[in-house]
Amino acid sequence: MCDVVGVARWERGVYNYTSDSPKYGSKNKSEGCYSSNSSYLCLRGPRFKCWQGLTQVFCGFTQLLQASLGQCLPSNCFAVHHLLYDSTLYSYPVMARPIVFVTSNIKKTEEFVAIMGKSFPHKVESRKINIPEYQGEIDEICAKKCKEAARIVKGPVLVEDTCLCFNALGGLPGPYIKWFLEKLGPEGLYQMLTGWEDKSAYAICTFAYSPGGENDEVLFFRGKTEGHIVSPRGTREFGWDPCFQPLGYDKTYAELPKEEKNKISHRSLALLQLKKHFLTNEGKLSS
Ligand SMILES: O=c1[nH]c(=O)c2ncn([C@@H]3O[C@H](COP(=O)(O)OP(=O)(O)OP(=O)(O)O)[C@@H](O)[C@H]3O)c2[nH]1
Ligand SMILES: [Mg+2]
Repeated sequence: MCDVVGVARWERGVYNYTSDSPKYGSKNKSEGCYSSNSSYLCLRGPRFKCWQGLTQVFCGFTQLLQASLGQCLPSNCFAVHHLLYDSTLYSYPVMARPIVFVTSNIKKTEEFVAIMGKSFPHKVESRKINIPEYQGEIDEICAKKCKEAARIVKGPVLVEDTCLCFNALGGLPGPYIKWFLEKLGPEGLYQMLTGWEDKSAYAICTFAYSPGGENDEVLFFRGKTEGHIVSPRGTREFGWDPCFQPLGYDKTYAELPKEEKNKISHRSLALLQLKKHFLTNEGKLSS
């Protein structure tokens, strides 16, 4: 198909490309970067002399990219190359790898899908993996969870950790709510506050994102909903929903229609931040 034979090495976004083409030889050495959370690939290389040569070089290069990234390159790639051919910095639109939402909790995935709809600018896949329940402060827990997920997935990941905090108990159970819920159920959670006048509580949801590299920075997106712990009412579909009544409502999360919960919940507020971040940073090149 073309006479360019090259080697592309992809290592978490950095590549080196050398052409062995007899026609273009070592002049075609180039280097660049591909950011897994960006939709652009950036190539810095020599100026190419003619349209024909350019097409051939990029033809081979595109094949290599396709092999490295899967079938992610859009079919209009060549058109963009041609438009930018006389610059030494080339930008290619490439579709980023899907972000994998790692959770063991199907209800979280359902709410994620219902809240995000199709408005998120990246493809997200969900994968059911049980990550250990770490101890510590929320960010510490989320960072560990996210890094572990990235290690397993070897690519961009999202994880989520939810806390339910009782003001009377200095914020406990907090990140340990899973175990309290498992042992006591929503009734027991309510009974924990017997003897305390203050029944106020808040739910915190933190999404943590990593582009996938071991040393990549983990980003946090947080949502908080204030409310009260009440005697359980409503469906028993999701955890502590029956005993959490959001502020300003006379219904518990479990009594509210799903669309209503998804408008005001800790999860929807965190996802709003996440969406804002990705919409703002969409298209920016990162090294
Ligand atoms: O009534 C609820 N309404 C919610 O909106 C909600 N979000 C989370 N949870 C529960 O709170 C604990 C968090 O622990 P958690 O963040 O470690 O989750 P998890 O272990 O279930 O999943 P994951 O860690 O694999 O993602 C777990 O018991 C979850 O079932 C909720 N319960
Ligand atoms: Mg968990």
